[in-house]
Amino acid sequence: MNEEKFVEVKDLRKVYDNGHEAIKNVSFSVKKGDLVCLLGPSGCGKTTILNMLAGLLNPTSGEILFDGKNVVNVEPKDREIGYVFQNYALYPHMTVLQNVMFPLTVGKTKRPKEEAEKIAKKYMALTQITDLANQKPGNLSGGQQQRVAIARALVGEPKILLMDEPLSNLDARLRLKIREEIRALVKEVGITTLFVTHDQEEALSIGDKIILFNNGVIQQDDNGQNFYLEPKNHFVANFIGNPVIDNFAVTVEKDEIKASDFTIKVSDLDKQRLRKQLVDGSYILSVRPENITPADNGELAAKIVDVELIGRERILKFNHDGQQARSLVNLEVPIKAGDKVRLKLRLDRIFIFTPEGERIY
Ligand SMILES: Nc1ncnc2c1ncn2[C@@H]1O[C@H](COP(=O)(O)OP(=O)(O)OP(=O)(O)O)[C@@H](O)[C@H]1O
Repeated sequence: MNEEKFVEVKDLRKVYDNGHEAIKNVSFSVKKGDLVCLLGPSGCGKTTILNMLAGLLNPTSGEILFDGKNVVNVEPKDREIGYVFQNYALYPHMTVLQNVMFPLTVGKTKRPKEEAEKIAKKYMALTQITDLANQKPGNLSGGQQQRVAIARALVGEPKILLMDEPLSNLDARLRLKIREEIRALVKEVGITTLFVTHDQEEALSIGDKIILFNNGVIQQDDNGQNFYLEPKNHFVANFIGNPVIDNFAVTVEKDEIKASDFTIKVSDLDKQRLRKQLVDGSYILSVRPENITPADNGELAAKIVDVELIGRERILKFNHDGQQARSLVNLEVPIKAGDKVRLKLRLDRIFIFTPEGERIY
């Protein structure tokens, strides 16, 4: 068994019938037992990938290997996967127990009735829906329906669990609760899971690793911390983080990095973080709002136009080059709208990108 590459996708491509290339030569792998999030904005190709893994869609070219075996020509029902759809796709006329048992009453995973019921009950207990056994899906809340869908996906004891935006129909608080439950559950069962989401916070909170897509191309394949601290390019830096990263147009000339109203020195940068030589020219300087904070010796003079409270922290908003930028401070900092402040950038935490988005620093 290949534990490191339990799921492996090689040079996968999908061109739809209308000529649209939704997935462009994508390669990645997933370790056995990991929960991996496929993340990206709407239309980036997440569902297309998941459907190719499930066998619901044929790739134009490339390979999909499950445990070392190419499954491209294997029927969906024989791929040993469980699939949880965004809309749950429960059978409305069946009870919860019948829904969960269903995969054990047909096809390859068919079991004698008593055994099927026993296995179904085990997964219903794990997903905490034992008490709902005789209810019909129509009488259940979104969160309860989601649990039924998950139990049904697991009951055939598949090797791989695929989940397509499983939390998108739930309200904010329930999303937080159920995402934690899903992580705990898949870890307990030990199943390798691919979880599609467009929500970066969700991905950061539950993924052992994240694969971020844009326009059918992988932007970064990494653990959450690296996404946040070491984004590979400008798209990643902008996509990850809440509040969003601040961006400043700058020009580098000799030792100076000049924005419209502040200047920093190239010689003050941490040399170790320079990925390439910073030649003279135009760049984007990006900094996360927690790394641009009030300080008497700050290089940037700003007038705070608005203050937003987000729980333990406050976002100080100011204008720069006609765009809004943000400084994240803790609740006790007594700055209010209208105040003039100096802000300091943490130079070992800024990023510098070329206009095309390539990371230089
Ligand atoms: N059957 C199809 N024919 C042509 N183009 C399609 C088809 N299905 C999807 N697409 C296009 O392929 C791209 C990727 O779609 P996909 O559904 O995989 O994106 P996604 O990342 O899952 O988006 P969302 O989060 O909105 O579901 C999109 O531009 C979409 O419009």
